[in-house]
Amino acid sequence: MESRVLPDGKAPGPPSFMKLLKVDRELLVTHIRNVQCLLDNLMANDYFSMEDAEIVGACPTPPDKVRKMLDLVQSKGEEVCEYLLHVLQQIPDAFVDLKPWLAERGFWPSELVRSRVVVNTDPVSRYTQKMRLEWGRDSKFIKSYTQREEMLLADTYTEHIMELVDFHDAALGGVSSLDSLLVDSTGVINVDGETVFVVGDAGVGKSVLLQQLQNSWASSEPGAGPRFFFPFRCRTFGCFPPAAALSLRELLFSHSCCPELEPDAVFEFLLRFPATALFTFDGLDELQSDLDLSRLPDVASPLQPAPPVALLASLLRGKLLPGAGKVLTARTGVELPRALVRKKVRLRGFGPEQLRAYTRKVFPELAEQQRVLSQLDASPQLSSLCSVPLFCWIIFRCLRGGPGPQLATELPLTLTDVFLLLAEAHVSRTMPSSPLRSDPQHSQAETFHTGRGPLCALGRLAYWGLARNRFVFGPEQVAASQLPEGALQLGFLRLVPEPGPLGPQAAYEFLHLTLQAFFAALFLVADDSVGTAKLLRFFGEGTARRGLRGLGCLGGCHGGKKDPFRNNDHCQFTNLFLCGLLSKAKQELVQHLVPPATLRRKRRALWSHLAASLRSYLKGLPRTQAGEFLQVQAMPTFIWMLRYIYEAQSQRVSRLAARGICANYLKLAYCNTCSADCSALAFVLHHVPKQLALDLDNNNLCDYGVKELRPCFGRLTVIRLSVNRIADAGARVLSEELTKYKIVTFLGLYNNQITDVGATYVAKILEECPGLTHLKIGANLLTSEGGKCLAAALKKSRSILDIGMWGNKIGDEGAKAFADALRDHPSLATLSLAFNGISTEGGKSLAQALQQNSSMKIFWLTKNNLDDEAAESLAEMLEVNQTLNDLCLSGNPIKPEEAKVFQHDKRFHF
Ligand SMILES: Nc1ncnc2c1ncn2[C@@H]1O[C@H](COP(=O)(O)OP(=O)(O)OP(=O)(O)O)[C@@H](O)[C@H]1O
Repeated sequence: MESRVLPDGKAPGPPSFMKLLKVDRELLVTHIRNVQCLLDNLMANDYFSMEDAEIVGACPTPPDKVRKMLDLVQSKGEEVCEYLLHVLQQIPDAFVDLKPWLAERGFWPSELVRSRVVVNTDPVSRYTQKMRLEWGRDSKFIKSYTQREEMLLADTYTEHIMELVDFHDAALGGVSSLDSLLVDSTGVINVDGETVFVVGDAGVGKSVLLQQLQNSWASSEPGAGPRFFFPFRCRTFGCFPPAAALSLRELLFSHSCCPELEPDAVFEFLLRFPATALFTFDGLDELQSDLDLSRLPDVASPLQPAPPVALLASLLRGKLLPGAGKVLTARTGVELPRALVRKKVRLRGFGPEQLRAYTRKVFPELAEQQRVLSQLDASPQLSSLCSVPLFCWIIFRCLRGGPGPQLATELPLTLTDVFLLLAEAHVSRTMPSSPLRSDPQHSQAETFHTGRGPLCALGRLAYWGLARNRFVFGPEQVAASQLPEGALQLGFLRLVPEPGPLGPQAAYEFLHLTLQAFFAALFLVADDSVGTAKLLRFFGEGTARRGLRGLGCLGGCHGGKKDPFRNNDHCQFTNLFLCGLLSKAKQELVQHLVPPATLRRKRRALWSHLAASLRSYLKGLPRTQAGEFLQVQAMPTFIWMLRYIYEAQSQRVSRLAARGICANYLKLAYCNTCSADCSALAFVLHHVPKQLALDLDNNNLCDYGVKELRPCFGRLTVIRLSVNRIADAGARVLSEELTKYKIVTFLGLYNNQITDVGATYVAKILEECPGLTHLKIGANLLTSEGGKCLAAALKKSRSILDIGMWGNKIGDEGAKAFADALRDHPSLATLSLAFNGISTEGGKSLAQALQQNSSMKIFWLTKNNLDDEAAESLAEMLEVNQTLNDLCLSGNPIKPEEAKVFQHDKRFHF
C-alpha cells in the first residue's frame, strides 16, 4: 500500500482499498468477530445510515453479517473502504488476528481518513484496555514498607536468580528472563499440568516477580502474549466469610476487574478462548496451612456458586477455564499436587551480580553507590543477608546517609538487628516528639521507650493474627487491639488493596509477614502477662496439633511424619525474633519495654526450652554408618535451629548444639540453605571438637556463603559444595582456607560457576593439600587455560585418586596438558574428561601418555569428538596398559564398524 515505482518508471496509481477488501474478502470474514464495533464506527462518521446497520443486523449468522457489511462498504466507495481498514488497525485488541495481514499490506491511511473519529465499542477490547490501564497503574510502584516512600518498580526491579527444578528439586537450569517463564521451550516437567509453580523463601521476591509480570503485561502491545490478566492473592480466597459462595464470573468481575460494556459478551469470550487468559496467584502459603487443594470438590460450571477456595482449586486443576496460563507462588516447603504443576521454578533472590545491579539502582549517586558497594564487599555477612531482597531493601534504607538510625558496622549482624532498625526508623520518623529529630545520637533504646505504646499494641494485633493464622484484619480486630492514635500512621500496617473480600469495609495487613512475626515476638517479650506456655506457643504449635512431642520430631524423621513447621514460616520467624529479642545483646534495649524480673523469667524459659529441644532433636536425627563415617542426615528444620541459635548469639547453646552432633558426617544437601545460613552454621560448627565431613550440595550458598564458612574450614575434611552458584571469589576463599589447614580429603564443586580464574585457586588446593583424594569440578566454566592449570597441579599431587571434570570445555589443549600429567602419575585412578570438546589430537595425546601410566583404572571420555583414529590410538594404548579397567567412549563420533573391531576388549565401553 506504500507508494512504489513501477518498472516503467511511472508512479503507480493510488492503492485500491476496495480491491483489497474484495481480494481478501474470505480472510476478513473469518477474522472479523465484532461487526457491531465496525458498524458503530461507520455510523459515527455518517458512512452508514441506521438502515444500513439494520440490514447488516438482519443477517442470520456472524459471517453473513460481515459479508453484508463488506458489500455495503464497497458500494460506498474508496474512502469508506479505507476507513474500515483504519478502524481495523486502530482497535488492534478487537481485531488482533488481522494485525499481521494489515502489516503485510503496509496499510497507511490518508490524512482525511486519519482525521475521522474512531470509537472503541468492542466490549472485549475495552475490557482488556481497562485491565491494562488498571494493572499498569497498580503495579507501577513497589508497595514499600513505609507507604510514603513508594518506589517505582521500573527504577528498582532487578531480575532475581530463577532456577528451573524438577519434582525432587534437582536443578534443571536457569530461567533466562521473565518472559521465558511462561514458554514451553524449557523446564516443563509435566505436560498435563497447567501451573507454573514458583517457590522461594520469605521475602525472596515472589510477589515482586508477579508484579513485574503484571507490569510488563500492562505495558506490552495488545496482541502479544495473553489477552486477559487476572492477578490474585491467595490470601484473598481465605478471607471470605466461611459460608461464602460465588461463581467464577463473580470472582473475576467483582474481585478482579469489571467490564464496562456487555459483561455477558466478555465472559462468553473468556469461556470460548480460555487460553487467552493468564492468572497469577500469589502466596499459596497464606491460605490455611492444612488446606489440601486436591481434596476440594471440582466446580463444574463457571456459573455455579462455590466456596472461593474451590474456585481456586478448580482453576489450578484446569476444570474451570482449561488451558488458561497460571503462575502460582508459595513459600519453600509448600507443596502443590504434582498433577497440577507444569513447571517448577525456585527463586533464589540476589546473587553477587544482582546485588550490585540493585545497589546501582537504589543508590544512583556515584559516591554513595561506591560507599555501599565497599561496605558490602567488606562484609560477607551483610551481603549474605542482602541476598534476600526484602532484607536487602531494609538494610539499604539503613545504609542511606542522613539522619535516622544507622546500621552498626561491627558484627555480628542478626535479622533481629535489621528489623529493630526498621522499627526504629518508622517510630523515629513519625513521632512528633521523636528524640531522634533533635538528637541524632539518641539511643535506640530510648526510641523504643518513646514508642512503647503503639509498638506493643501492634504486637498484640500481630500475635492475635498469627495465633489464628490470620493475616488480614478487619476494623473490629484493629479496634480490639487498642491501637493508640497515630499507630496506623507508623506505617507498619497497610490497607488491603480494594476490593477486599471483607466487602467495602477497610481491612489492614502488615506490610510483610515477617514483620507480623517480628511484632508477635515483640508482644510475647514485652507483654507482662505472657506466661511460659504462651511464650513458647509457636515452638509447639505444629507438634501439639499432630500429637507429637516437643521439637524432637520436627525433622520429620519419625515414621515419615510430615514436618509440621514446613508451611509455617511465620511461626519459625516468630521464634527466631523471640530468640533475638531475648538475647543477651538485646537485654539493654528490651529492658525499656518489660520489667527486669519478667525479662529474666522469659529468658530462662526460652533458653531451657531451646536447649532441651535441641538435645532431643539432635538425638532423634537419623544416622547411618557409611564406611569410615557416621552420617547424620539433617533436615531443613535443623537450619531453623541453627538460625535460632545464631539469632540468640549464645555461645553456650551453640556449644551444646556442636556437642550434640554425634556424628562425623553432617549431611545438609537439599536443605534450602542460603548464604546467610552459613553464618549460623559456622557459629555452631566451629565448636565441633573433632574433624568433620560437611555435605552442602544443592543449596544456594554462592560466594558469600563460602566466605561465611571461614571459621569452620579448620575442622572440615570432606567439603561438598556442588550446585551452589559458587564462582571465582568463593574458589579463592576455599584456596586460602584449605591450604592453611591442609586437612581436606574431598572437595566437591560440581556444577558451579568457576572460570579459569577460579581454576588457579582450585589448582593451588590440589597442589598444596597433601591429603586431597577427590576433586569434583565438573560442569563449571573452565576452558583450556583452566584445564592446563589443573593438569599442572595434578602433575604435582601425590595423593589425588579421583578427578571429575565432566562438562567443562578444556578442548585438545587442555587434554594434552592432562596427558602430560598422566604420564607416570603415581596415584590418580579415576578421571573424567567427558563432554569437554576433545577431538582426535587430544585423544591421541591421552592415549600415548596412558601407555606410560599404571595408576589409572577408570577413564571417562564420553561425549567428546573422538573419531576412529583416536579410537585406534586408544586401542593400541590398551595393548600396553594393563591397569586401566574401564575406558568409556560412548557419545563420540566413532563409526560402528570401528567400534565393533574393539568390542572383544571388555575394557572398552562404546
Ligand atoms: N526483583 C526485585 N527487585 C527489587 N526489589 C525486590 C525484588 N524482589 C523483592 N524486592 C524487595 O523485597 C521486598 C519483598 O519482596 P516480596 O514481597 O516479593 O517477597 P515474597 O517472596 O513475596 O515474600 P513472602 O513470601 O514473605 O510474601 C519487596 O517489597 C522489594 O522491596
